[in-house]
Amino acid sequence: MTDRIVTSSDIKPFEVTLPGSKYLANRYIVLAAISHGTTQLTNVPANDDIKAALQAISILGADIQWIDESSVNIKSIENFELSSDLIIDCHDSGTLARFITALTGLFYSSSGHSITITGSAQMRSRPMNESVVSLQNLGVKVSSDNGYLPIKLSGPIAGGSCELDASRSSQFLSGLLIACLRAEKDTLIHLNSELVSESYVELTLRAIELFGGEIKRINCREFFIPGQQSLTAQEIQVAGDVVSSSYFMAAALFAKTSCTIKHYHFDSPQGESKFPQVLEKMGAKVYLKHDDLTVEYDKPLQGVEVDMGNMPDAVPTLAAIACFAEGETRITNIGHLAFKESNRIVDLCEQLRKLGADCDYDQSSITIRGSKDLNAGKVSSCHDHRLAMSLALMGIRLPGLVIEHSEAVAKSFPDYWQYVERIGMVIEPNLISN
Ligand SMILES: O=C(O)C1=C[C@@H](OP(=O)(O)O)[C@@H](O)[C@H](O)C1
Ligand SMILES: C=C(OP(=O)(O)O)C(=O)O
Repeated sequence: MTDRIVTSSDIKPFEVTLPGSKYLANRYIVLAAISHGTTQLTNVPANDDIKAALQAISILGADIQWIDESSVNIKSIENFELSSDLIIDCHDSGTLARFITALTGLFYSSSGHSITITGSAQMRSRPMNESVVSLQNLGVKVSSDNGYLPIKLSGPIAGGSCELDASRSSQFLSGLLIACLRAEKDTLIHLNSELVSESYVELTLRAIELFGGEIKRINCREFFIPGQQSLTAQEIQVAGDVVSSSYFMAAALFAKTSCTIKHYHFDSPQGESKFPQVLEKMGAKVYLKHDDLTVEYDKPLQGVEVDMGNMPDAVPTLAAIACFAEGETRITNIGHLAFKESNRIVDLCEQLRKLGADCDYDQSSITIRGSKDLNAGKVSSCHDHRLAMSLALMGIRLPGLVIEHSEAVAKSFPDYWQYVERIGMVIEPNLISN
């Protein structure tokens, strides 16, 4: 366990260029694995989730060559017939677990071999049953630990039609959309629930299109995927990570200064790309010049009511900001945050309360009343990178704040502490409690 203490900060207007998007990289990696030829990716974020994704497709037969610390060549998988049993470890990555489970459905064996998908203890407690049921519908032999990892399966994906429950995560749908491009026959996916985090499905559809794949969205509940599609390897520079940007916007507002995010992916379909507009509604000034985005403190921020259903990963950032805003902030439509690395409704509120925050929650929303009576205290990341990164920023206003399990940031942003030190936060290992 590594604790860190935010001892002080002196943040002046700053510029920052963020590492490449974990979300885009996750999609490009699995698509590269099933596209003919060698895909060249640059600006790849070398975080734990992405390393796990590359390791997973390499076990399945893709050839991975790192060219430098952020460029990787991926030669696609040539043979989908299993000649031995394989084990894939998804570590803490929900996206990988859902994407790779669907993708491994394409592998078959005439001699009884299978693939086992597993993950960390944390990942083994996140839902997987939706993948299991839908793959079974499509002809894959699948068994699981009561709807959780480990999952054992052998394909192929025959195609046909399947029902899918997308009320706990959109990742089940994104994974299936990608895998079914290579199914034996055409596939019709029918959603039998609401679709949460819908903007992420749009991100998947755009990535599929980039590799030459074709999917028809028939209506809001049905997707038609022609089978046996031939996808083509691509050369792609991964755009910057919009969720990682949110921490720097928050840092600037806490420090009553401004930040410029270089090459901000404002047009991304990912919901969080519109997070600056939420900050604007709260009173921040937001400018876009060419592709650089500036967020500037102007006057005390005001609470806001906002549907964050399509911006799930920026909720911890907004909650941290809301603690210092005037009045009430209500974050709605976030029931699916219970199934992330931590329960991002309950755990987040419990940590904020340790700092004196006035907040409460129900099954699908968080309400925070901004306060002047917050105090530095000790909070835990709950082994959730987004809690670690968001809570730490509160140390700009609350020097002395301690973050337990700060190592959680490695999942998406291993250099986070160096980045925030560069903008003027002073962060040290907390030797008192270690
Ligand atoms: O498809 C993706 O890349 C993701 C979708 C979202 O998950 P849910 O669909 O489970 O909300 C998001 O929270 C997660 O970090 C990444
Ligand atoms: C929820 C996240 O990731 P995943 O679901 O891939 O573990 C995240 O990065 O915030």
